[in-house]
Parts: sequence; C-alpha cells; structure tokens
Amino acid sequence: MGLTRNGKKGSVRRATSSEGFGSASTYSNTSSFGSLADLGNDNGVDDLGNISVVVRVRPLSEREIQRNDDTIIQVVSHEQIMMRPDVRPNGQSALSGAQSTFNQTLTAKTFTFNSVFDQTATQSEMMDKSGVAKVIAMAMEGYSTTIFCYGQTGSGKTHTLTGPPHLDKPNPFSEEHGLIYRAFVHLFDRLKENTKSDCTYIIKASFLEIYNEKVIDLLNLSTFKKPLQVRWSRASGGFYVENLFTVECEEFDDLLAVLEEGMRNRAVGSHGMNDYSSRSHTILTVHVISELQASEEGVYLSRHGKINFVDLAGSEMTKKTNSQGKTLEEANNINKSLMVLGYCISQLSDPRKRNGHIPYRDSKLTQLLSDSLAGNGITLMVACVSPARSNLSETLNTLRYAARAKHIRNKPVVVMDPREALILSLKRAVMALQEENVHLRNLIDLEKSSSQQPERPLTAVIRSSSTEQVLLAGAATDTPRFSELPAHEAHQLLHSLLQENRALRKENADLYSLREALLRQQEAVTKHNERLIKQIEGKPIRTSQPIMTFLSPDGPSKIEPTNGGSVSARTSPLPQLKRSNSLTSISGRSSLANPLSQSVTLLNQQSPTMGLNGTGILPMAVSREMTKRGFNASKSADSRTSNDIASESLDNDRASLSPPQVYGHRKKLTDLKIDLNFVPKKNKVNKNISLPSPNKIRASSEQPRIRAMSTGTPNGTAGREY
Ligand SMILES: Nc1ncnc2c1ncn2[C@@H]1O[C@H](COP(=O)(O)OP(=O)(O)OP(=O)(O)O)[C@@H](O)[C@H]1O
Repeated sequence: MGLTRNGKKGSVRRATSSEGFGSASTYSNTSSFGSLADLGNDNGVDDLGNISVVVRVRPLSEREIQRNDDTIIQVVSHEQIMMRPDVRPNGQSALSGAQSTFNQTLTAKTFTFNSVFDQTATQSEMMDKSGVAKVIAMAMEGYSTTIFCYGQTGSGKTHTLTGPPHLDKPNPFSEEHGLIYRAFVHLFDRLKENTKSDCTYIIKASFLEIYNEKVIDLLNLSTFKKPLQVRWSRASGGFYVENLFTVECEEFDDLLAVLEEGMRNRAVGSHGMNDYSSRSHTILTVHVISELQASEEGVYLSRHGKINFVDLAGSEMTKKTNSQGKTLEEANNINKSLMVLGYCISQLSDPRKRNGHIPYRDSKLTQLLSDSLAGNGITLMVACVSPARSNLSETLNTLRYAARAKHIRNKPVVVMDPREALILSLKRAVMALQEENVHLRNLIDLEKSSSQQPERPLTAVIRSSSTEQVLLAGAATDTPRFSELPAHEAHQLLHSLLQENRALRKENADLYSLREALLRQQEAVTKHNERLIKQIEGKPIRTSQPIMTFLSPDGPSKIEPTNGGSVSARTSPLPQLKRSNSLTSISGRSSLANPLSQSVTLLNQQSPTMGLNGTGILPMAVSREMTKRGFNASKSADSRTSNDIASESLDNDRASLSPPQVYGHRKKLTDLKIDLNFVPKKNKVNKNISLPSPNKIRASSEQPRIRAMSTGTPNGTAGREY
C-alpha cells in the first residue's frame, strides 16, 4: 500500500514516433458522427439540456471470483438495468422469505438510462455508443462539455476513461484504449476533415488533479509543493484554476504527450479493493478554439469549446479497503468531496431545490464541476458499477445518483469572445443600415429623376454622403483580424463602428423625413393638379411644346400635342394619355411660358400647403437636404410641374415603402438574442445585441443563448501557457 507518484520533470514534450505513438489516422474510427440535429436520437446525448447518463457494468474481478461472489446485475435492454439481489444465479431466493419482505435493499429494482453496457462491452463499443462523438462535435461547435466517470472504487472508471493499468503508454494498435485516447483520435479526424472549411482550430490542453482538497497541476510539478488556487471569475461566471498550465497541441502526439505526462504524475495507490486506485480526482481539459470567418470584411468569430475528461476517485468503505494512515486520509477526502458532489446532484435534480443554494463551494471538485453540472455545458456521465453482490449497496448508491443526475438540466451556450461578438453584431447592423440607406436613396433618386434632374450615379451619391468618411474608416479597419489588433486599435475600431452605426441611423432618419416631406408635397400637388385639370377642361389650350410628363407604374409617359394645334379640353386625350405608354419623348422643360405650367405655379403660390412657398422654393429643411444630395432646389420648383402628376405612381411606391418593410431586414437581426456579458470598463454596451445565427448552432427550434466569455479567464481553466 502506498502512494506512487512518478515525479519526472514536469515538462510536456512532443512524443516521437519511435515511442510508438500513432498518428490520428492510424486508429480506425468507426463511430458515426451525427449532426446536431441528431442529438435527439439514440446513442447518448439525448437532449441538449439534460445530463446524459450511461452505465457500464464491469466483469467480476479476480478477487470477486475467488470469493465466490455472484452477479446481481442484469442488463435488460440497451437502456435498462436491473438489480436482482433477491435471487441467486441458480434461481434460488437469496434470503429467507421474512427477510426479503422487509429488506428493501434486497428487492429487485430497474433503472433506465441513456445507454447501458454490460460486462462484455468493449472499449470500442463504449466509444461508439455512449455519445462521446457527439460531445466532441459540440465542443467543436463552441460548447463546454464534460465526460465524467462516477462510481465506487474499483468499478472501472479509469479503465473506461484511459484503459487498464498495464497500458501505461499509448499503443496505436491496442484495443484497450479508453475513451480519452479514442476521443483524441476522433477529434483529430474531425479536425482533418474540417481543413477545407473556413474554420481554423487551435487545440490546447491542461491536466490537473484534486488531491486531498489541493489542486495540483499535473503538467507542472512545482505545484505539488504549492497547490493552485480555485478562483471565481465574474467575467465568465464560473470557477477557474489560477495559473494552470495550458499546452498548445498542434498535433495528435502533443495531446497524447499531455495525457501520458498527466497519467504518470497523478496520485495512484493500492488498497484492499484496487491495486491501482486513483487517490485523486483528475480533470483533463482539451480546449477546442475555433476561428470562423464570419463576414467577407475580415470579421472573425472565435468560439471556445472544451472537453473535460473527469476521472473521479471512487468512494470507498474504509473497512473494506483496509485504509490506514495516508490512504485513510485520502479516502476521507475522496468520500467527503464525493458526498458534496452527491448532495449537489440531488439538489440540482430536484425541481423545487435546483434554484436554491447549491453548495459548490464545499469542495474543490464541485467548484470545478459546477459548470458541467448545472451551468452552460453539456455533460455525459458514465456511471461505473461492479456486478458483485458484495458491492450491492455501493452499486445501488451509484445507480441512484446516476438516475438523479439524469434529471439535471443544463443551459448549454456557445462561448465566444465578447469583443468579436460585438464587432460582428455591429458589422451586421451597419450592413443592414447601409442597405437601407441605399434603398432610401434609390427611392429619393427615383423622385429626383421624375423631376428631370440629371441623374448622378448612386456611388457618387453615396460618396457625397455625410457618412463617407466613417464608412471608409470602417472599411480600412476591417482588414486585420480583430484578435490580432492591439487593445487601443481594437477600441478605435469599435468606436468607429459605433460612430458609423450612429451616422447611418441619423442619415436614414433624415432620409425618411425628406421622403415624408416630398410625399406630402406631392399629395398636395396632385390635388391642385386635379383642380387644374377640371379648370382646363372648360378652356381650349394652345401650346406648341410638350407639356407634361407622367410617371405611370409602367414607366414614364408624356403628353405631347400631335400637331402643335389646339387641344380641346372636352376632347382632350388626357385621361387616355395618362394610361398610355405609347407616347414618345419626355420633356425636360416645363416652362413658365407654358400656360398649364403657369396655372400650376399660380396655384402653388396660392397654396403654401403644397410644400412650396410663395416663390416656388422648397421648405428650408427639404431644400437643405436636396442641396446636400445634389438636387438644385430652385429648379425643383420648376420640376414640380412635371412631378405633380407623377404622384400617382408614387402613391403606389409609398405603399411599398412602409417602414416595416424597409426595416424588415433589420428586424430579422432580433431573431436571436445574445446574452452578451460584455461590459467595457466605462461605457456599458447594450447587452441584448442582436446577432443572426451564424450557422446551425442548435438544431432545435429554441435558439441557444450565446454567452460571451472573458478571454483572460476561461471557465475552469486559465493561465499561463508554455
Ligand atoms: N470493463 C472492464 N473490463 C475488464 N476489466 C475491467 C473493466 N473495468 C475495470 N476493470 C479492471 O478492474 C480494475 C479496477 O478498475 P479501475 O482501476 O478502472 O477502477 P476505478 O473505478 O478507477 O477505481 P478507483 O476509484 O479506485 O480508481 C482494473 O484492473 C481494471 O482493469
């Protein structure tokens, strides 16, 4: 009995192929990879929000066989497990009738889980059918995920996660590798498949243990003497380990080296029930940081997914394990922390208690697992049990806790960099506003063209806008990746985007006012025009010039006397002409010499409500905006005579211009709310920034929340890198 800690120098080196480490491709992976939409299906993670629980029954151990222990576990189906302590393998009752009636422990009990694996299940089956592949997929999507093994000492937790004790070095040809090695293989296979996409991935890993309530970095031996501190991060809303080494793993072998180093340094001891018993809880975290180009303008969106592999030390009855001295102290600490974990699980699984106080702080283990248990992550629990009658009460306990854990609901969120989320949402808002701006300009230009002003190209109009400088400034700052910008430049970029956003909003509001003014103006002109038409119906008009321009929904039309002679109002073709498209040229000159124009001008002078003042000049606000946009305000008075009849088509146009439609695309931005916990030091940024779903974050109709994460202190792990 005793503690073994292989204290080699705590550096993580890259394993070479001569050491027999296989590359990711050397291991054949048969697990099927489902899309997020498949999460509701078989094999593991059944519901995105609930903790997924699978149970593995190990075979009877040598010791148990020698003791003539019998099996009390029956795997009824892929999802059901039954405890039959009441019967012996030969079918006889285990106890006398009186005892079995009163002894609840000895009654048969059935439990249902996401998957159940019997004694014959291989490591490969565990990988393929427990839902690990889906957990990895979620981590790659940016979720924080956890796979943890729970159960009494000697129940097969380490065997399931890493393999049997004799497999001390990863061997690519071994079938005995546990879930961690297989998950690494799967992860790198997926990363390879993704190389063609726009997404780039960075893999990092850390490995810690909680030994006697002390947090030790298994990749940094100096922490054996000076344990690390668990801190609360307000930014990420979770606990993290200060100064934990996080190693960048460019290759599969790097990740294996981390695993090997950690396994070598973890505390292992022997006792009456297990020769290689874990004396600590270990957490191996693989960070999957993805960078996706979210827009063509160089905005990158990074997500921080991770997979925690948690190998808990098993609960032990110290009488059974014959623990003494150091091993006894270890056992007490293990049991205490597992008791807190059990208590947290039962609180969280009770709908009446889950919103109350959960005592995470009562142990380091629950502090570090808090996010996995009831936070924003996705969790797969592998409950390991012994089939032996001698472990009846421990097995029952494990199954009861596992059944409770199934009821715990998490709120999975994608973790992304708050600054990048902000930039992205601002970019999208700016793009929407720009589109809206161009749309409005087009509509106003349409009116302008109906008044026969020389057309300016749209680009020229845009360039003359008040936002030109801001837009250009925005474009210039798009080029570098945001994450690469120094803080002050990033701040400037944010500032310029916000400015641009504000300017565009203001300009759009001005354009709306202008448009409204013009429409009011035209309505008035239409009314006067109708009166004018009634007037001229009674009088013959002599004209030698084209006199009017119409804008019909089908395009511009013109009235032109065919022979320059007089047109009788009674026989005037006006009503027909108004509907006709067959007329030829368009007059650009509506001269005051024209009696009709004169009449219109006269009426205009009589009625300031028409939008023109007595001298035919536009109201100040409108003319200022027209001048700014390159209209000639004085000419506008003239052009009004041709503009007026165009109001008919503009009425139609207005119907299509109702604000909800114009803003339609912006409204879509509110489809998805981000719970963005990003508060810059001085200026509080709107937390509910809208962000259209960049891709299929979640298959269900309910959209996921996207929570921002402090880049400085990732939840659970953070700190130095080497
Ligand atoms: N499914 C299995 N098939 C074959 N052997 C197994 C299986 N599960 C466990 N074992 C063996 O049983 C022994 C105890 O398993 P293991 O060390 O994994 O238990 P544990 O739950 O991690 O215990 P502890 O909590 O004490 O660390 C090991 O020798 C292991 O190889």
